[in-house]
Amino acid sequence: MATTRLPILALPHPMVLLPSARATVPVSRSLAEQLLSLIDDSDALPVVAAIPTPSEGALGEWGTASRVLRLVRPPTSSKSYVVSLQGVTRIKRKMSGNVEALSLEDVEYPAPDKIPPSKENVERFKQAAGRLLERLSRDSVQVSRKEGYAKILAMLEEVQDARTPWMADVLVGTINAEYEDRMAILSTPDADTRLQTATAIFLKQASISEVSRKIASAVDESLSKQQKEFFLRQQLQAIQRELQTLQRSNGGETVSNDKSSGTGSELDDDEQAEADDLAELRRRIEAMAVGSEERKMAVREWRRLKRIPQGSVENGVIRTYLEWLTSVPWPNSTPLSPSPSTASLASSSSSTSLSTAIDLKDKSFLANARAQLDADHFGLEKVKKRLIEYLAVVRLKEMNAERDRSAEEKQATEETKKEGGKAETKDVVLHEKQSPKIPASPSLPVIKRKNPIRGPILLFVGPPGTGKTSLGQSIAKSLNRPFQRISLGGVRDEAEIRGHRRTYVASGPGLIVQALRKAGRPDPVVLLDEIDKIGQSNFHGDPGAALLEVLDPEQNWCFNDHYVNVPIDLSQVLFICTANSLETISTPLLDRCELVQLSGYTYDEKLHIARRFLLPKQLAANGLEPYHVEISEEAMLGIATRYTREAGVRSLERAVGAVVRYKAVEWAEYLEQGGDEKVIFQSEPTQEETGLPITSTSPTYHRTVLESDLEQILGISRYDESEMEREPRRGLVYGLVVTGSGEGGVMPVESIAVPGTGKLKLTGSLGDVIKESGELALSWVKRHAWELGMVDGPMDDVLRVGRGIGIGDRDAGVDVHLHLPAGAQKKDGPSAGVTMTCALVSLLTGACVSSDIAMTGEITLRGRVTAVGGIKEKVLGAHRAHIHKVILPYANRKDVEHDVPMEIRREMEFVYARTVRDALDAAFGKGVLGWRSEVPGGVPVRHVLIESRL
Ligand SMILES: Nc1ncnc2c1ncn2[C@@H]1O[C@H](COP(=O)(O)OP(=O)(O)OP(=O)(O)O)[C@@H](O)[C@H]1O
Repeated sequence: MATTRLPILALPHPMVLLPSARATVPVSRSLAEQLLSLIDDSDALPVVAAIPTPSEGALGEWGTASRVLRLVRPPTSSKSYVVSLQGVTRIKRKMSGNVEALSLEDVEYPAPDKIPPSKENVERFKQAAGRLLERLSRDSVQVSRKEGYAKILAMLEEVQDARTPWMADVLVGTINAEYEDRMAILSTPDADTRLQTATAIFLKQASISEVSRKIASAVDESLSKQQKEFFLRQQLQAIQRELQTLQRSNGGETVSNDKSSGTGSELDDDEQAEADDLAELRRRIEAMAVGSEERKMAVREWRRLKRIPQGSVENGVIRTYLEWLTSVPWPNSTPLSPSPSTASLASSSSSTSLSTAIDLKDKSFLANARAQLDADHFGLEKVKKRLIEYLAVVRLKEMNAERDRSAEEKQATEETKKEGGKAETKDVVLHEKQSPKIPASPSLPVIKRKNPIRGPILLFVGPPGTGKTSLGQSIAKSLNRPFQRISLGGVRDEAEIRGHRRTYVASGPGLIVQALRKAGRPDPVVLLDEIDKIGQSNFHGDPGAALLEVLDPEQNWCFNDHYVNVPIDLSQVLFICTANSLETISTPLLDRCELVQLSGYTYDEKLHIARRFLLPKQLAANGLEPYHVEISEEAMLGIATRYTREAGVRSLERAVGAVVRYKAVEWAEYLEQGGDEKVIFQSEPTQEETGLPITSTSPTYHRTVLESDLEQILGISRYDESEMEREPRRGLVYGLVVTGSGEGGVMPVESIAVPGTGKLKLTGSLGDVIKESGELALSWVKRHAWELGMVDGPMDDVLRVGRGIGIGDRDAGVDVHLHLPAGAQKKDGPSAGVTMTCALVSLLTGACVSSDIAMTGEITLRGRVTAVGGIKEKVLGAHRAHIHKVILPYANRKDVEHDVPMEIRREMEFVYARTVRDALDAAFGKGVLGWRSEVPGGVPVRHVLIESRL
């Protein structure tokens, strides 16, 4: 075995350079410099021992003596170099272990293969190699590779037997064998053994290649199956579409007729429905305005839909999106013409098409609107007057918009005529083969911001059941627009208004888009119900802020729903808001609205509403005719006064409904027992009327509900008891309040004196402001105790030396406890000042205030009574509670005269107080309290003694 010294060059793992093969090895800059000096020092191409590394940094035993052909510095990186090596012959290191790069080391050349390999081994080798090369050539995708393998195959057939060990080296280097296999070949100098090893490697590679081919073809097959199915479905749909068109042109014969004739199968229904849906979707996209944002988006999504296989999740997501996108009534879209498959959808859109919205020639619009409002609502004269103004404004704007539109259309037609019809409007293409670009034609409709055709945003404020929602419906009817109601009560998440982004699982559009879709027109009347109950800003966003965008005419012509993600023009929508109270509505939101106050009804109005609207409605709802039930005047008043206590008429409607249902049962029983339906037309005298027992055994039915029947039908009345409880007592005075729901009522203020040291205790869930009113009242009373004759000296403290308080002796001292019942309800506001003062005066003087007197008013320390809010509600509430006299601040006089109905004003006494003394005199009666008068000389004289009315 010959020995020589060669510089050692470690090959990076897993590189192996076999004799007769070439390799390009990356080297570091310092190694490259050493190689360069090596090249400089030698006359011919220098030879190095290229040694593979079984693991990082560890040199192996076997290697290849290789010529250094080239050393190159690649242009992209100045740091790394590459060296090209040509393998010459295998070598074996004499030493083991690691050495420094390019250090010289003794290596051995194994003896050359003298004996030609055995015939049998050569034959086997050639066969295995041939088969492998054939397979590789067949499976290769790249043509150059295919050709390369074919050339080696040709060489293999011609190679002499003695050269086959060399051929084994070449082939193992070519077929990208594994590291271990290449090392096995490198470390086998013996020709026969090398051929056998190579044969084994080729067989292994052939089977690996076979398996991977099978896997690849299996994957291929499943993919092509899906594609095949997709294309077949597309073809099927196209055929079905063609068939439908053909059948329609042949006289309205439809596909469903085909099925009935027996050629179709039930199992085809799904596919048919699927095809119909897609055709419908496509039709709707085509109806969208050319060049519009929504159409561009729809076309983009449609193309994506066609690429994605049916049945996949993504397909469903895109379909749902497209269905939403195309069902939004876009202002510029052409209304869909009816199609046999979607009759219902088409009919709804055609019946509500913009062109039929309002007949502009209709001169009696306002008269009709007035008639509509009167037909739906009783009373509410001021509200109706305001609504007529509102409707007139909306109507004028509509007329202007229509005029502008026809002028524009006329101009456009003239321009088109001038151009001689050169420019043609082209549709956006949905076919895959056509170009996706929309041609920029001058005659394409340009999408402009329309003039908003609406008046100010109305905000109906009032207690529940006063007709806010039904007024909104009447407005929609008057304008002949669809009506949609969005309930905002409890909406906490901004996304409920604006929708969820499409990335969100189960995302969908917000309430505004849903309402538009249901309305089917871009200009519905949308009632935003209960905006005072909308959630405040939280970590889900600020729903109120989203509403601001909806209601702001400057922003809402390009409202952005997160799901739809195309600007929607809401400027044609008429928004009307309702609320029970204004306290929780944010100022910016209030700023955008015009308030219309609804304050509740008087008993008289309620009786009219019940008779004219509620009773007929309930009769119809319960399957009875008007002649089946009659409710007497007294009975109706009894229902309104004793069974309900509310500002609106909702409970009244429920109670009337209960009476009607009761009568419905009686009527049904009467008919079952063989009663004659016609008998109730004849006014037969009843047993009570004749005073005689009824002799006939035939069943009877009384259609009139009397007051005496109410207890049997509705149970014991709910409000009698509390009336009984109201009695004049020392320290008890009735105040007027407005509840959170906007309803007015009466609230007692109770006070008692308990042993103590002159402190004031306030209870009943009171807020800071009402507590301060209590303190103000006590301070005022203490300051004026001497004038009221409660103490003997001007500087005496009434809670320490007051006379007649009724507990302890005169020097003991007391605490005063003021309580406002219904302790669970929060109360606040300054309007209880007068009531609390009266209660304290009553407590400390012993004089009582009559229980049919109620009062409201804020007081100042100087003893002035200042104006408060909610006068109409409070007065109506007092009237419902059978209060006969109300004491109000003088400054609220105008509210009574403007807002309180005449019949209430006639039934009640109103006293307007400028000062606390006025209020006290009105509450206790003139001369009841013992006011001291100033006398010349400064000596006060007490000339009226305390007296109680009891
Ligand atoms: N003036 C009226 N004339 C005839 N019916 C009325 C009148 N006011 C209210 N109603 C009837 O009372 C019922 C309740 O009215 P509606 O639902 O409009 O109340 P609302 O003010 O919207 O209450 P909420 O604040 O609770 O939403 C409806 O059936 C309505 O027709």
